[in-house]
Amino acid sequence: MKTIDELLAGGVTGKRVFVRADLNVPLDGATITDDGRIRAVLPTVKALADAGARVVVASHLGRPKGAPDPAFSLAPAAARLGELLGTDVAFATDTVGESARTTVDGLADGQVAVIENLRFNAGETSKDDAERGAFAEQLAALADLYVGDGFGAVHRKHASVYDLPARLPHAAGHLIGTEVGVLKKLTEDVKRPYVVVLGGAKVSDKLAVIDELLGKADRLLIGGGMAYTFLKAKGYEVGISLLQEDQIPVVTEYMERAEKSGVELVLPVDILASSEFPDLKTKAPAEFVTVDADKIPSDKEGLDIGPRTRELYASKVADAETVFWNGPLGVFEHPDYAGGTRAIAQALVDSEAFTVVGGGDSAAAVRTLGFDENAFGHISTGGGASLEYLEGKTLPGLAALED
Ligand SMILES: Nc1ncnc2c1ncn2[C@@H]1O[C@H](COP(=O)(O)OP(=O)(O)OP(=O)(O)O)[C@@H](O)[C@H]1O
Ligand SMILES: O=C(O)[C@H](O)COP(=O)(O)O
Repeated sequence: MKTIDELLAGGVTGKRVFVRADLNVPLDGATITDDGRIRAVLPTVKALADAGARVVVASHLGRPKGAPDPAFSLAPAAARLGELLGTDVAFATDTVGESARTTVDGLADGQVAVIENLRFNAGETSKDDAERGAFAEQLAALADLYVGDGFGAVHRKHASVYDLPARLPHAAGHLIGTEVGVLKKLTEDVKRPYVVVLGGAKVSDKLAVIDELLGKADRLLIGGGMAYTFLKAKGYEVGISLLQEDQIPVVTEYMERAEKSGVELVLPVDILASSEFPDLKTKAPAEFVTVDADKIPSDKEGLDIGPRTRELYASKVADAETVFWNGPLGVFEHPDYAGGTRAIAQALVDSEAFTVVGGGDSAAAVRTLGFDENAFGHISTGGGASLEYLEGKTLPGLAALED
């Protein structure tokens, strides 16, 4: 894989360089609640701009449906990038249209532009190779060189991640270099006990990862939205909790396999459950009950792990040598449901293990709950991406950067 340093050594002055970043940051309206993913791409953007490149930064944000949707505009991220760089950053209000073309044409050497959310175009995420390819052609017209640095999205076979680098001379950015360097350690010579903590809301994406992790980790602690499919598979009532009903047989098989192979698969023993999802805007106090994990009322949903589970999980982390954690353990954006996530973060900080936190929201949770980033071994910008890397899968966005 060619590195950005090699690309820079070849000279980039006056060249239009397309940087595929992951600026998929958490937003409250138009306010960025955690800018970690923007800060993570700064070394690459700065290096290119300082070398006189005309830098075109592109990313997805959220999951819009292949058409413009103001709620998912990258404008706030572009503004924040400008603040962090300490320079004006131009913003194109479309991705491959008139605004993008004139914005990129207007760049002087060393200037930076951000184009609008790539997922406003159906071609970005299309499963159809021709449709993705056609969109990649349009993106390729905006640049001379490509730098892949959106580590959080390298597991997606999307036009800007996979098809575009095939059309332009390409290299891996600094962030991808750092992320792969650290995660490699977890796949090669991992120190044991190796504990993996899994939570979050992208349940269908992440359940599949457990298949591989059962052969790699010594302990798997399950929380967040992930937990309820397991609890249901055990025959418990989960009320209106997040549930992946079609995955119950799969999860049952995981539990059987874990038992046979001596992997500890640990599930919550108590839950905070409520009849309504909390208001994340006003953060008005929530009404919830704390119940045993097998006694979730049928009209309530689980929104955090309970106090006994927090203690149990902390004890399972205490003697670990390596911990990988992806996915908040509850709806941490609301203070009443942040306790489980805070407890796990604290357990990682207290342990002597090499700790890796992965995922946009997980990393955001750690920072917004007031933890010092330096108290963790590594905070990865990739959630699904880092999990799939640990699975040993070939990731489209990394494969595409190979020479
Ligand atoms: N019990 C729950 N019910 C519903 N949502 C939950 C629950 N527990 C956690 N969540 C939500 O999960 C979301 C984060 O999940 P997600 O899987 O996206 O994690 P992530 O760290 O961002 O990883 P990635 O980078 O792959 O997106 C948070 O917004 C949180 O509120
Ligand atoms: O948040 C993430 O994990 C990345 O930005 C990828 O987003 P996606 O899961 O919507 O593809």
